[in-house]
Amino acid sequence: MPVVSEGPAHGHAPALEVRGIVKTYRLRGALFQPKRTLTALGSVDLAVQRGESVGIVGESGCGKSTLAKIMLGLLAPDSGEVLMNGRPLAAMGRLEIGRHVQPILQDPYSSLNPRKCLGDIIALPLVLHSGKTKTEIREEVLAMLETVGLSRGYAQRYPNQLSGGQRQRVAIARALILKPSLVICDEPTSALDVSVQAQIINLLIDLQNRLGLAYVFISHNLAVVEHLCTRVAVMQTGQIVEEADTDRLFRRPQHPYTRTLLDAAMTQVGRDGACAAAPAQTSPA
Ligand SMILES: Nc1ncnc2c1ncn2[C@@H]1O[C@H](COP(=O)(O)OP(=O)(O)OP(=O)(O)O)[C@@H](O)[C@H]1O
Repeated sequence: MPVVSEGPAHGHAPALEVRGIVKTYRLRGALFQPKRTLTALGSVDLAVQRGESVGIVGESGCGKSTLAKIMLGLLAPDSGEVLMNGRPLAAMGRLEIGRHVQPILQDPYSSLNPRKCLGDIIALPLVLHSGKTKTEIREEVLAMLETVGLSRGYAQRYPNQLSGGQRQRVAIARALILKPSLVICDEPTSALDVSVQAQIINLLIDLQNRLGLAYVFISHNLAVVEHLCTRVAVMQTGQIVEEADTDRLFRRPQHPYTRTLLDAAMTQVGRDGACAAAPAQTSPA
């Protein structure tokens, strides 16, 4: 079945565009077997407009994280190109990429240095790259803590003194300190309790409204994607098989695989009760 696609109207250059991305992995064969290649992405096209949030959904192994790594410049595609605000990512250095795009990942704990206090963790990109004075950096970090819903006193705490939700707030602060226009969220709430998930999702929405961020939001939780994203791309075995505005995709899915995914999610919600569904109003974790 051909790709079912309803992209948005284009104005100026998108925050992110991937064109014809192909990525294969070489798999080691057993001793007497030849090496094999696995096609993780087979010609993926996707555009994310400024300030937009695009969900990427699909079953485990369909290529979502591979695509995220390519969008972040952490993995080179075999072919195709990634453009950030119209400029090829391949022509940018690490710092320039970091000013455009930052990740927020599933497990904030493993990415927070346990020996450093939170202020230093959040400040690191500024210390390395900004050329700002210590006083300016300190003030920016303290303001960023407040932006993500933590008081200034948290600057002196350490990662092991925080709850999971607080750690994810620190990871968000660190991602935003260089003021990127795009954030790639790869399962940012799936390691958190349901009530804390809701708080982090609401924080992401609030930050998007305040800072005009664009999000690529990868999640297995379709209810969260429906709540947060304006557009959704559905991936199956390394291909985007359907892409549409969230409302249309959830109400009138066109591709059989999208229908299967939505049916499976409905069955899951039926089994678990409504708790896996969209975030409610809550106070900070
Ligand atoms: N470094 C690697 N070497 C070999 N194969 C890999 C590597 N990374 C991923 N793969 C394979 O590529 C395919 C896509 O993996 P990827 O992690 O991108 O999928 P995913 O949709 O993010 O899955 P999940 O939702 O479980 O994280 C899978 O078949 C996976 O086993």
